[in-house]
Amino acid sequence: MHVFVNAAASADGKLSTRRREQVRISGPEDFARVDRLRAGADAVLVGVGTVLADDPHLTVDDSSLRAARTDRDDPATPARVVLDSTGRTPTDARILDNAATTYAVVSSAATRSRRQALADAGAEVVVAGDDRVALDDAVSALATRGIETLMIEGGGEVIYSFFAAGLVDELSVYVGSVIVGGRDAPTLADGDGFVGSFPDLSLEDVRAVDDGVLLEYTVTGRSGANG
Ligand SMILES: NC(=O)C1=CN([C@@H]2O[C@H](COP(=O)(O)OP(=O)(O)OC[C@H]3O[C@@H](n4cnc5c(N)ncnc54)[C@H](O)[C@@H]3O)[C@@H](O)[C@H]2O)C=CC1
Ligand SMILES: Nc1nc(O)c(N)c(N[C@@H]2O[C@H](COP(=O)(O)O)[C@@H](O)[C@H]2O)n1
Repeated sequence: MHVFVNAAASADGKLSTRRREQVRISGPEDFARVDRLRAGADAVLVGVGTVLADDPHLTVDDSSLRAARTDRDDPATPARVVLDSTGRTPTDARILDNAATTYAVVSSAATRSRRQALADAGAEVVVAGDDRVALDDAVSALATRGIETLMIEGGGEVIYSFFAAGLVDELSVYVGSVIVGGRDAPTLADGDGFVGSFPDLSLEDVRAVDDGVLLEYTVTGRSGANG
């Protein structure tokens, strides 16, 4: 499976505020680019932290992009995936509407009643892992459902986990011209953080977009802190 991460960060590396309230970092050109990225994916994935904070829809908005997908016999908008170990996704979340298939990937820690509630709300529930969603198992389960290209939109905990599992092939970061600050505000990669060995990136492109900068990387492997 090809896995790529896209996110928008402030100039100080934050994805949102310390209150975890969504910040509009991207401008119109970048949001159009994100729409094109979504249109090129079989599924768009977020963590339940993003669902609880932003209630995203995660669909392709541009009608010509949707038409191009249906012309090649793909659904108009990619599948949506939420990593949700205990099944906290609200049953009225926008990702559970009928605009696209939605996979709620839970762990064995999710109660039977939460799994049923998500299924009743329209999700296909997938179980991967014991206490927390196990990413290798989740990715395998998605692959068996025909997902070959997976876009990760966030947030910081989930992006870190995908890097930690060595599952990311490409990263694009839009760096907006704003400072958000806050030691507890989410960053591009939160989690426990890397020590001693870090994912290595190869910078493939840099360009101005809106009033910010788009950085595009491929992931080349892992290396030690001092080379
Ligand atoms: N600027 C941007 O491009 C974006 C910003 N955001 C922001 O990020 C914030 C949400 O990010 P986070 O709080 O970090 O939450 P998150 O969206 O990364 O979700 C984390 C949660 O996912 C669940 N999870 C299940 N399995 C997991 C695994 N294997 N690894 C990691 N998490 C797993 C856990 O419940 C965990 O608490 C919001 O404030 C949102 O606005 C989110 C997406 C994009
Ligand atoms: N690319 C990007 N730029 C920003 O400035 C953002 N705040 C985000 N946030 C992400 O976009 C999701 C919203 O998706 P919908 O428009 O509802 O489909 C939100 O949940 C974050 O994942 N992204």
